Amino acid sequence: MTTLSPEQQAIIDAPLDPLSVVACAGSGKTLTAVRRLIEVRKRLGDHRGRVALLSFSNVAVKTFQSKYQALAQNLPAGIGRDRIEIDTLDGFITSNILRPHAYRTMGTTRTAFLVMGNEPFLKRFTFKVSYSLEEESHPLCITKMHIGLQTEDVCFYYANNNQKVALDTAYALNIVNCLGRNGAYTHNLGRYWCHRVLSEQPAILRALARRYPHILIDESQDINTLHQAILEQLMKAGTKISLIGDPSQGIYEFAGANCDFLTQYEQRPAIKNYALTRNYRSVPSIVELANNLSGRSDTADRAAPETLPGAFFIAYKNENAERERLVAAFGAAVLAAGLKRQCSAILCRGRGDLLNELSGNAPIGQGLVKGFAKAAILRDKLQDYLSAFETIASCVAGLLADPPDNLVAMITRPASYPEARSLRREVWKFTRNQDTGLPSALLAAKSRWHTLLLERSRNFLALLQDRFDLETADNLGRKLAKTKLLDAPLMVGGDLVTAQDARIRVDTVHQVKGESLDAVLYLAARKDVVALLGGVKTEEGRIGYVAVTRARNLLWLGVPANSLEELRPELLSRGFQEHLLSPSHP
Ligand SMILES: Nc1ncnc2c1ncn2[C@@H]1O[C@H](COP(=O)(O)OP(=O)(O)OP(=O)(O)O)[C@@H](O)[C@H]1O
Repeated sequence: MTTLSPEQQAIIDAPLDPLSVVACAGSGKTLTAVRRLIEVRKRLGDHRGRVALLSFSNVAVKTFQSKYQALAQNLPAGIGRDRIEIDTLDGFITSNILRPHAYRTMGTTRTAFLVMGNEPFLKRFTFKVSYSLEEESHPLCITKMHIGLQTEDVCFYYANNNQKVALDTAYALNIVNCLGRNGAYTHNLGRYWCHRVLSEQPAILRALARRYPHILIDESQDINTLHQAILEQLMKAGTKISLIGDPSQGIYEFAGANCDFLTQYEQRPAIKNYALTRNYRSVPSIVELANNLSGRSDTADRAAPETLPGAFFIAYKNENAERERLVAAFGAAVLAAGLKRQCSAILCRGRGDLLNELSGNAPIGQGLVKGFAKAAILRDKLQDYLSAFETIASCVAGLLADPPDNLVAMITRPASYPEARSLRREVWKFTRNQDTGLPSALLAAKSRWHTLLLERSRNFLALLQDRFDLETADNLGRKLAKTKLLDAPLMVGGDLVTAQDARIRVDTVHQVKGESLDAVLYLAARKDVVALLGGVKTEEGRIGYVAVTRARNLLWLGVPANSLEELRPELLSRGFQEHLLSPSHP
């Protein structure tokens, strides 16, 4: 069993007050938060209240749940084991506020339902962005509307390529309220409705605070302004909220999460302050580099291993052949250091061409075909049947002429719509069965996969019309065009790849947040390296910091060759070593 550090133990044993825990990368926030959850619930004894541990991604929630299950096995009976909840913050507000109570505030009689963007009725709910007096965007789907808080007032905006354009509040509210009267909300608007429910239905707020006397929030640097407003409402009503996070890893500023809540929380009078400063993940040279970048002085728990560990920069020319050589050299270095390729990753800054090229994932289709392709990959590569099913439900809605507005919710929410059971079963059959439903992701996408998709979608839509009176949309051929499909399969056969020559995973930095990786190659552009060296005060700098701190043993920073002379001195002074890519390397 893991021996807890005094810092970790102090957090677990802290009084039942709201806490602020500012923690460094790799400091064991997961273990500490789960142990604190168990301890708080234990100390509540017979109190009927529930304790919630909330985070931001489904991956984090799964990790917490499995850690909790492992620890809960040894717990004595009768300490409120069933009165804990582990969820995402959005999942928590959806099940406790939106679904049961939002319809009253929205002015509808139906249970609020989430729309994904493919629902045909959303054509009535578009908005336009005015870039200037003369220039206006084409109509955009309401799912693209963002919402935030500015000095206590809601504001609506559109964000694209780091550009944020404010919308007129009255104009946006009119569309949002109309959508609300249909019972519908988008992912972003869900938080707006929660906030309004808690303001306009104070009895619900009081009941919620009684039901959840304690809430712990992990990754608190990702709390956005509307999340914060909802949490402030709960706090005022009596819930004790503890925040755990690392401000240096705040990389969702573009989505309204600016870290202020976490960094300023410790100054509030009722808050008890704690810290985690021991990094259990990375070797000392990587912790030292992370300290240099963030201005922190955390301690490495690990000793340096015997095989060559550490942080290196390597120049590369941004051309196909040269990148391939770099990737091959990285793979060889991973093996030479006795590390696992399956536990390593090549990281890119964003979801651009570079990521597609390196991962072999050429753009896959467009519109609804892209959705079906994504579902095939979810099912066949990741074995994530539930997400594949939900994606298909949304695509199918887009293929119907005039489906009920809440069709996707009817299919995907069995508890709310028991009457839609047989429809749900048919969508499940289409999802599961590679021979009669969604074709296998191993088939050539543009030819065989697409032909079968067309044929089977037609059959499936005929069945929906026949049995459920759901009419097919007109221009099916156009909706299911093969644009942007390649003739390669959507995925490579998993069993063809052995552990030895397994491709190293290629991903974005955002995608690996929260993970520990044996080795990391961060393929940076010049601006990414400059931002990384500039420290964690900017979002771009924090993205670099997250990339660096994922690495357990080996970190390679790929630096564009034409910027090497300029960047070398600072890279060396920050703690990187130079590694030369041998010209003769395969
Ligand atoms: N007391 C401990 N002794 C030894 N190892 C520990 C201890 N606490 C945590 N660890 C290990 O440290 C590693 C990093 O922990 P974890 O993933 O929870 O970090 P984190 O704080 O969430 O980091 P990040 O914010 O960078 O994602 C894990 O492998 C975990 O098992």
